[in-house]
Amino acid sequence: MAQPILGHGNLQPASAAGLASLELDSSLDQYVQIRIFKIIVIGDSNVGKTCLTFRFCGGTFPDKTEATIGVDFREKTVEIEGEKIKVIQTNHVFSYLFMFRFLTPNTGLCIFQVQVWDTAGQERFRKSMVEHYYRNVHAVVFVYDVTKMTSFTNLKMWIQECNGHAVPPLVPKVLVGNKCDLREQIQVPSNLALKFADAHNMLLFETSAKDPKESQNVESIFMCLACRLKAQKSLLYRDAERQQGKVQKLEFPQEANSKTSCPC
Ligand SMILES: Nc1nc2c(ncn2[C@@H]2O[C@H](COP(=O)(O)OP(=O)(O)OP(=O)(O)O)[C@@H](O)[C@H]2O)c(=O)[nH]1
Repeated sequence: MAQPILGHGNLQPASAAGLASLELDSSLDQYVQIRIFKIIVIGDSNVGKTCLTFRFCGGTFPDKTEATIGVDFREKTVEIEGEKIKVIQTNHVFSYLFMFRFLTPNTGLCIFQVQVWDTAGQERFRKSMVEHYYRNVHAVVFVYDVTKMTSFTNLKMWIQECNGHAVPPLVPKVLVGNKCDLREQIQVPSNLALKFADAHNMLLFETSAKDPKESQNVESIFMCLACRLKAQKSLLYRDAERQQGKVQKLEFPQEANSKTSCPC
């Protein structure tokens, strides 16, 4: 029932300067390189940001959620075009410390991490954290509740805030209308949301974190972003090769039968 992709997204890569990378200064260096991509999930309180990220990383709908505060950390590995991508969901300020758990020496694998930052929508939690959330962001997921028009009209404010924190315009952004399972209560028509998404150069996903039948669509949101970020990474590696005049050890050949292909 819910439509996974309705709009035409921003397909341009973000600037190289916007990408954070960590290169290990040790014997692991020849085997492992970690590139961290930070995705933030923003929108009004109660629209379902936590549930969406929980559905994606945990594969289920949480029985009980409380207003987001404190540490929230989940992980999942996905495979795109033959490359393993470690997806980490956390809202914790020290999340960078956790990534050292994922080093896999002697594998020759590049671990490509996408962090999903689930911001606390409630004003009193946000104020102190807001600068931190927007810093070094590589992709943004804007969420509204399809049963609550104010959460949709407030998107303008969220976009303004995002722009106000100097998130580069070329950073990929997607729009997610959540709670599509509440069919009788829908207040935000798809065509209105699509118009808005197009006007802001975003893809639109309408989905439900609650309905298990929609889990594929929830997955598509994050896989789509992971794909785009991965494409940026490939571009960067190719640029680096040209500059250095040598083949990068971390360039991966495309596998003929990838387990997961790009959903975009
Ligand atoms: N029916 C329905 N309810 C949902 C869905 N997603 C979330 N909810 C409910 O909406 C409420 C808020 O969900 P959260 O995920 O905590 O919302 P949030 O946006 O993270 O809220 P804050 O942490 O306050 O910013 C909870 O009661 C969820 O059970 C959905 O897809 N369908």
